[in-house]
Amino acid sequence: MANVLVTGGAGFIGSHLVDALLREGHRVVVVDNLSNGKIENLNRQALFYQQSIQDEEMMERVFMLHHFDYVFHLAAQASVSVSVKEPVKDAMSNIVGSLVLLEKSVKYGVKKFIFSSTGGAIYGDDVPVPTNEEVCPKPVSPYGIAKRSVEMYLDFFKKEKGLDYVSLRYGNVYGPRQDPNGEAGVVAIFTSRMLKNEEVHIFGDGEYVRDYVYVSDVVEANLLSLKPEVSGIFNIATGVGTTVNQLFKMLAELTNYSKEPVYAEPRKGDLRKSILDCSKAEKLLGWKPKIDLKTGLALTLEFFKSGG
Ligand SMILES: O=c1ccn([C@@H]2O[C@H](COP(=O)(O)OP(=O)(O)O[C@H]3O[C@H](CO)[C@H](O)[C@H](O)[C@H]3O)[C@@H](O)[C@H]2O)c(=O)[nH]1
Repeated sequence: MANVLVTGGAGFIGSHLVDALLREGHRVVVVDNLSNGKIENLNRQALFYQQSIQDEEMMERVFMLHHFDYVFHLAAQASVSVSVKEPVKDAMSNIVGSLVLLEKSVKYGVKKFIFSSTGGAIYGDDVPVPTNEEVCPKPVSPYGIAKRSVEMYLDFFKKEKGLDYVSLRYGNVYGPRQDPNGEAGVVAIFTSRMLKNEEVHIFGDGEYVRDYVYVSDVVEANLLSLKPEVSGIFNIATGVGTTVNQLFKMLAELTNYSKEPVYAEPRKGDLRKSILDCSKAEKLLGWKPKIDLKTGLALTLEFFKSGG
């Protein structure tokens, strides 16, 4: 049993991770400012601080009080498009906030820092697909730049201060509790719109390819990162590409949606193709995705049907 901090523990991925850590018997503290996270997502067995990770004084107190063995850092400004519109806001949360946590983790002897990074926004276009971790990142959005920056700080803190880390570069994560409001998270958006029989918009020609990974598989990768021998950067996705048109069709079948999609202007900055090579995670983490897209979409649909 370990003392664990989960930042962003009321969010989509974070709240599932908190549930899993509690099931495994860990003592879990959550820090979340509820900017994206929802109190309904939060497991009541976790100790909760509603505060920003940028608040150094408060974070100092939390670290001093709880003697964390591990930090899972998921709190973030999570929208790529917001990062383009408001790069300062993005950097304050995603770079400065992360740095505060890194400093406190060193000061209070955290054994390992597990960071939620991005595979979708870090490599850029014009890279070989499936893309492996050796490919030099060329992020094209402030969001991707910030995530890559934190990975570089992680390297620095490891070399200079001895803080061990794992950075998990996720594909397009989907599943229950993903928020359909806003621009990101196509599975949540399509599912909730189809259930209400509303119009569904496809940006561009619908041939944009993504690597969709189910949230419980992402949680599993986080849990496996606790193994002492595991360290470094790992892609976490499926290696399978799916177009938006294919996704539309699968979800329309599952929800009995009969409207045609409405094709709209391509979204600025959208990558054409993102598929991640996850063989490193398989070899060194002992991780493999268990839920294929069809099963994952059905599970997600159940959640949205039961009130979302
Ligand atoms: O209503 C919509 C919403 C999305 N899309 C398309 O669906 C695909 C996926 O879009 P998302 O917004 O779901 O996700 P992104 O691929 O833009 O992924 C980015 O946003 C994600 C948030 O869910 C993660 O942060 C990820 O790391 C980051 O690369 C894109 O081709 C997009 O154009 C539509 O056609 N219609």
